[in-house]
Amino acid sequence: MSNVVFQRVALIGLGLIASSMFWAMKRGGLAGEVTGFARSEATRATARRIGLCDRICDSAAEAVEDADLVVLCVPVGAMEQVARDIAPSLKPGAIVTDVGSVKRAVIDSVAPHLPGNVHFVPGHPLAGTEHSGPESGFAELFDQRWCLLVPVEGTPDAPVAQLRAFWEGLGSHVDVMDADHHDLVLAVTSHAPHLIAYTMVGVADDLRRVTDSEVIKYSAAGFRDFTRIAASDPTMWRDVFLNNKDATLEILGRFTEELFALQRAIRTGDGDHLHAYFTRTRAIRRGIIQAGQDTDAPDFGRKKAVSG
Ligand SMILES: NC(=O)C1=CN([C@@H]2O[C@H](COP(=O)(O)OP(=O)(O)OC[C@H]3O[C@@H](n4cnc5c(N)ncnc54)[C@H](O)[C@@H]3O)[C@@H](O)[C@H]2O)C=CC1
Ligand SMILES: O=C(O)C(=O)Cc1ccc(O)cc1
Repeated sequence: MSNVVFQRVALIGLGLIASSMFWAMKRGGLAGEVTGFARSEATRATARRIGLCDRICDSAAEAVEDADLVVLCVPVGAMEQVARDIAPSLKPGAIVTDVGSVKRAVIDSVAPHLPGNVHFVPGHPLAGTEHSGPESGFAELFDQRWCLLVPVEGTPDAPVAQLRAFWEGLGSHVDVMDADHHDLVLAVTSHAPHLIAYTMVGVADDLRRVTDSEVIKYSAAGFRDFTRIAASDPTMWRDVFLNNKDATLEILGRFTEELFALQRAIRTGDGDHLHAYFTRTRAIRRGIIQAGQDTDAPDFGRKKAVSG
């Protein structure tokens, strides 16, 4: 029995996410033919060398011709230009989606350029690494991870269901969410944490002259995680913050208030405040693991297999 969900898929932007999608599509037999385009000649050459995509095209317009599914896999700030470039070449009835980390700004910048006879179903796989580029992808990236679909108003059910089946074929769990809610949730769970990691690594770097290499030499797991996250692609993360400004600022405002309260507790020796706070946060972590929502937890896969 064939697993093909889309006959022709076009990937625009050939980095971590697009390359992982390609290898996962191959693994699952989800697409007939996959075309690809990246802006730089060097990236296209690398893609051809490593066998990424069945055909690498020299323009985005050529890559999307006749495609049933078009996936925009570029930084959030580049989505609008790509939408302009591909709009005249889209096949009527095609589904256009994206994988951007922010949803409202992508919808507002992409949707106006697309013709009325295609379906725009924005998406966001909650899976990634600190690596980027066409050689960083791997087929298992999306396994047991969530992918959020954020259909625009008036989208019929069928294209959303087809895209859901596609992401499930790539290994993900799928949920549908409203764009503004998505952006707030991601500001809490991903965007603000990334900014905090960037800041902490920056602070450690400022201290370097005082401590020489001690920061690196003695870095414990917490700080090592910060350095991993802070090694993420600067263009991608610049675009995330510029395009999820309101939600990120809202969360950072709350974060700063709580940080000041903890700072005050340390200064005044208020151990009760610190203990109560850390007890509350420990319960949150334990709740995540008990609910089986920590996809790094070893028992998550088993639970899924049991529940089908
Ligand atoms: N890296 C991660 O962990 C995750 C990233 N995302 C989102 O996925 C998207 C892609 O991210 P990655 O694959 O990590 O990035 P990446 O940096 O690995 O790849 C991006 C690709 O887009 C190309 N590109 C940039 N501007 C372009 C343009 N104007 N036209 C055509 N190609 C262009 C780059 O040359 C590169 O090939 C971003 O929107 C990001 O927010 C979503 C989930 C996780
Ligand atoms: O590498 C990590 O820790 C990540 O958090 C990956 C990631 C980055 C951006 C996203 O929009 C989704 C996932």
